[in-house]
Amino acid sequence: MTNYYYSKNPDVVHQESSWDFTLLGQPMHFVTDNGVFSKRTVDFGSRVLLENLPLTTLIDGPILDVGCGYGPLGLAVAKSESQRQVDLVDVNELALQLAHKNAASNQVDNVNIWESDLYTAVTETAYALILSNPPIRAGKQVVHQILTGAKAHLKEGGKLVIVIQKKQGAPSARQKMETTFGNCRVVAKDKGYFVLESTK
Ligand SMILES: C[S@@+](CC[C@H](N)C(=O)[O-])C[C@H]1O[C@@H](n2cnc3c(N)ncnc32)[C@H](O)[C@@H]1O
Repeated sequence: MTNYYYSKNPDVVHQESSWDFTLLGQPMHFVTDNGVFSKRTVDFGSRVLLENLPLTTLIDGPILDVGCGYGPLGLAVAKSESQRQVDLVDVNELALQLAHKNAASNQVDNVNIWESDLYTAVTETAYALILSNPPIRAGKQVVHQILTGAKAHLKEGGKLVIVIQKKQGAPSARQKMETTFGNCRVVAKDKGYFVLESTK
């Protein structure tokens, strides 16, 4: 077993901590632990992604957060879009347990949270939005599979929106999204983080 945040079962000494953070204008409370990504605060890239999601112009349909971690992205979106179904998947079981706890403590009940390696356990093919702060440390191949795999799970007009640092592969991610969808827009750039959006 490894203790990398992207493994199925991180071998860690547990040390839960909890803290508050405002996302999409909503005060939220999170429990995190050793062995999950960005356990001390909401990752800067995740904040930039949330601030640049096309929520006001989004077509009807459910939303998917791929690589949800302890849940900051999917849960913040679900709280804000309370009439939509929001699905959260990750490969890390500890992260999924925390995401369940965080859904309950933030009174978010329009979510489904389950284990999936990439899209292998995702059957929905009509998402309006797929979002991800992808797992750079899992390797470029995994990141690119998140990008290319999204297309089959989006409805026409649906969007894939990701955040990625320039130095961690934004240019090649942009190219991959461009070739997969025939379009890719840089929605925001902030301190080296790029928010990239493709429309099916
Ligand atoms: C950069 S973290 C983002 C976590 C969370 N969304 C956030 O904003 O804090 C990427 C996440 O992808 C997950 N991940 C890694 N490989 C994966 C895979 N093959 N399928 C699904 N999720 C994966 C990791 O466990 C990790 O939680």
